Amino acid sequence: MISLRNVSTHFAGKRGEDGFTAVDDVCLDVPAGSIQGVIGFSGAGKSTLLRNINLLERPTSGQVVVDGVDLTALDDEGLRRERHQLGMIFQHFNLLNNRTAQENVELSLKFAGVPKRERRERAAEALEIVDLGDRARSYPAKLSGGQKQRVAIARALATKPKVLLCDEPTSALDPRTTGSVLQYLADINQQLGITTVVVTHELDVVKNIVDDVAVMEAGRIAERFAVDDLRSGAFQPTTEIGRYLLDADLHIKRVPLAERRRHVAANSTAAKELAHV
Ligand SMILES: Nc1ncnc2c1ncn2[C@@H]1O[C@H](COP(=O)(O)OP(=O)(O)OP(=O)(O)O)[C@@H](O)[C@H]1O
Repeated sequence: MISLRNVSTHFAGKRGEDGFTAVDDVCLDVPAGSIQGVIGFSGAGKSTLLRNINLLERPTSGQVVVDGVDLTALDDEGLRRERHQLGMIFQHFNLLNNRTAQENVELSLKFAGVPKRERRERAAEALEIVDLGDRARSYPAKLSGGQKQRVAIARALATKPKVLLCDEPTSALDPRTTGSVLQYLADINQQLGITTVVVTHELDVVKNIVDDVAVMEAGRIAERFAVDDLRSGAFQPTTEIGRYLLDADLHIKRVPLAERRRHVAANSTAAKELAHV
């Protein structure tokens, strides 16, 4: 579904200073319907890599192919259209404070070119998915952190994306709220089959919802493994953060990807209605 081919991102230095290579020749394939985690210490290049996927940060070189479309080869108009297939949520929610929850979601539909008459209903549907139908008229200041992130998830889902990109989605939330937001992300992945990439430095996020992990170090992917292989002992991490993950208590049960795909296929009518997949 997502294929990064030799992606590099170099930031030029200011007047005489050396530049910086934040992402260095990364190849990564993310299977359809899976949840890919990207972990690593601060400054490893995780956020830049995530922003490379929707070209919010255009790579200096390499290709980004999503669902068979090479985004790096598109012109501005083509990219604008394809971007609606890629929803994104951020650590600090990025909601407009002078708009209600409903209006925040409707705005993304407007940018996606959805006709005005459809926007209200689709925004309401998206808010229902995250159980915030009753807070549609609330302004962000009246919502908790978890509710704000759920509005942001609704905003990302409203355009019926194939991919959901999550940049530290729970870092600004307390542990209980983190659990609830992760549950929504896991449910949405399971119900709608949306391919998800989560950048995080929280091992709880990895333990709870991720299928595969890519560990980044200095702009490169230092190692990759399936969380199940880590659990079963079939994979022994060599990176510091990978070993740290191993020591953490992995006890949460996950429905295997193949079973989730069968579930999505069996519920394809509902899934099509919600995600147009
Ligand atoms: N626009 C930019 N211009 C110059 N350097 C940048 C830019 N964006 C990121 N960097 C640098 O690239 C490196 C990787 O940044 P990035 O935000 O991708 O790392 P990260 O792994 O997500 O870190 P964190 O966990 O702290 O968010 C950092 O050293 C950062 O300072």
